[in-house]
Amino acid sequence: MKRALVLLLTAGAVLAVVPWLRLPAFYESILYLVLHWIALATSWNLLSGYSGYFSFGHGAFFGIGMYTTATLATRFDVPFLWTLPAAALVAALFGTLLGVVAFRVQAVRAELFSLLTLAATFVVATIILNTPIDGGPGVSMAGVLVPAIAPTASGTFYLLSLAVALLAVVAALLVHGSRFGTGLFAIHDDENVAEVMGVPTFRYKLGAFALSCALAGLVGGVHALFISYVTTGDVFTIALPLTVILMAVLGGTRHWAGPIVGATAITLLLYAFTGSESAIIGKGLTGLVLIVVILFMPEGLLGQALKWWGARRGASAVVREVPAKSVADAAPPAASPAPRSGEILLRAQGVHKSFKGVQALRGVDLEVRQGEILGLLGPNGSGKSTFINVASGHYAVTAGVIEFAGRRISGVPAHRIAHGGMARTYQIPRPFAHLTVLQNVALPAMFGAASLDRRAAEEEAWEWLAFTGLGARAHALPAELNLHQRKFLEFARALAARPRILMLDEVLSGLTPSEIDEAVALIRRIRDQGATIVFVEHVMRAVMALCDRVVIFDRGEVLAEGPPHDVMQQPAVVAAYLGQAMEAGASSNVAGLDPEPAHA
Ligand SMILES: Nc1ncnc2c1ncn2[C@@H]1O[C@H](COP(=O)(O)OP(=O)(O)OP(=O)(O)O)[C@@H](O)[C@H]1O
Repeated sequence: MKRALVLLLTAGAVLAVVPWLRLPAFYESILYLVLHWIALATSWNLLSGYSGYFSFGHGAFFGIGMYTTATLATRFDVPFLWTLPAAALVAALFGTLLGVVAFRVQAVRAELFSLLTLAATFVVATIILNTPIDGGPGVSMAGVLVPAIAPTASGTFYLLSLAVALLAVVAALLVHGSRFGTGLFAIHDDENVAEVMGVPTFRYKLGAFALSCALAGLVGGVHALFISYVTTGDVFTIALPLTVILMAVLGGTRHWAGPIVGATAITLLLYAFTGSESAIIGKGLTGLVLIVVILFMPEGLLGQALKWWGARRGASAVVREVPAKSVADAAPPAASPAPRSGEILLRAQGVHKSFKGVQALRGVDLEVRQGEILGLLGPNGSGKSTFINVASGHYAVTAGVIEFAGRRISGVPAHRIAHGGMARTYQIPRPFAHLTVLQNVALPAMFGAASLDRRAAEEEAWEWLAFTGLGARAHALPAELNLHQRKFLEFARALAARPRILMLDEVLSGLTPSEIDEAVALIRRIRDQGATIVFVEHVMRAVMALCDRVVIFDRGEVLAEGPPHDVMQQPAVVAAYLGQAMEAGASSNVAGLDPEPAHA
């Protein structure tokens, strides 16, 4: 990242001499436009490309910047340059207000967010048009003095555009390489999992939105004086966000430099065909390029180039060999002083959870003691996964209280529960699809209880990859793993958070007998390192081999609890399982009540 930053600043310094080369104003204007679109596309990408929240409201923030500058410069005689920070600030404030509303509502994601931001554009346009801000005819800036920071006015606009583009690209680069950026990319792939792994999703989305809007407002402020006559009809159009989106998508949204590539290509292509007839050819050609890229290079030009480069390097990508000893010694350190063995670490009292009429949990009382492996058993649909979901904060409880390490966690956002030392796996693995295996494991090390910086988190991730036997797959994407490896990736991610309590949700389902033995051995090793484990499982031989205690769920209630062998003999428990087997008409595996010990 440091190299890219130096490169960018050097390029900026070199480009800053252009106004003194005395080029015809025409060229400065073209360069102005290229930089203008680079800044706009990059600012859009900061939220939408990184986090996946596609905004169609970029015209609104750009327009707010334009009108802020136009109003301050023409009505209040504020010097033009002083209006620019105000343009950024007002746009950021508006974006923050919109974000507070949009991001608080869980349902406002994907296309709903796009529609909301588009609607906001029209609301802003209507307000501006029907108030003295514009009043109808538009605002003329003809009388506003262009600051003399270059020998000519066109040179001044070029320099301003260069400064704003540089600011946007440097911001995009810094965010890309930061903890903040990692969190945004995780939100892009699976927001709920990111939150459960400790990413403060609301704060991150709001921060990215505010930054994106501030930069768009700044671009708008400069552009107001460049076009010198501001009207709502020209500013608040759907064309602006569409152009910006196409530029970012063409270049590649997952890389900070993608919008530079896309904006430069499209602006120059359109400019190459500026004559009346050739303009149509230019637009047609641009459309064609976009269609080809979207169809054959969904990751954009830069994304595709990097993929190709990565594939060439793939064979030589470094796979770290972590010595077995260091792995064996890598006990998950507690986030805070652990309670003594046997003390209650997690307590649920009267927990209810309902989903639109379905009562998944009905007054569950349950305790998990420090250092034990507690099995949660029960027929399908009895509420085991729901219990993990409410304990980890994935869902809010409908009623009741859950305490973790003496603190109430029901009602607390999931990322704060993760910071407190809880980690979980998902029954169906939910890796971050666009992050490598290594990045997937490093993420909880950064955002979980350990809260490590990026470099230390990667070190930690290598250890857990070695621990789970995934070291050789570190640079693969999750889609390249088989089910067994994806399950172990879930393990590695949960362990990298250095949890005090680990919730394993059917980690053995779908594995072959030998893979199950391997997993059982792994869980034993985890427990031997002092972790407390809640283990939801149907594979009874693994339950019998591993669990100190079991709790049986039936229809959302706790039916029985105690040592596995005693509990599994209880008539009510047998009846609950038999009932389900008979309902399902199944003759085989009466819910796996065969307590044959695992081989491991
Ligand atoms: N998000 C949801 N929306 C609606 N209903 C849900 C949701 N999650 C769970 N349920 C319902 O809650 C009940 C309990 O489901 P849960 O997944 O907790 O059971 P389970 O014991 O884990 O089952 P299995 O062993 O099959 O995974 C079921 O009736 C299920 O359909």
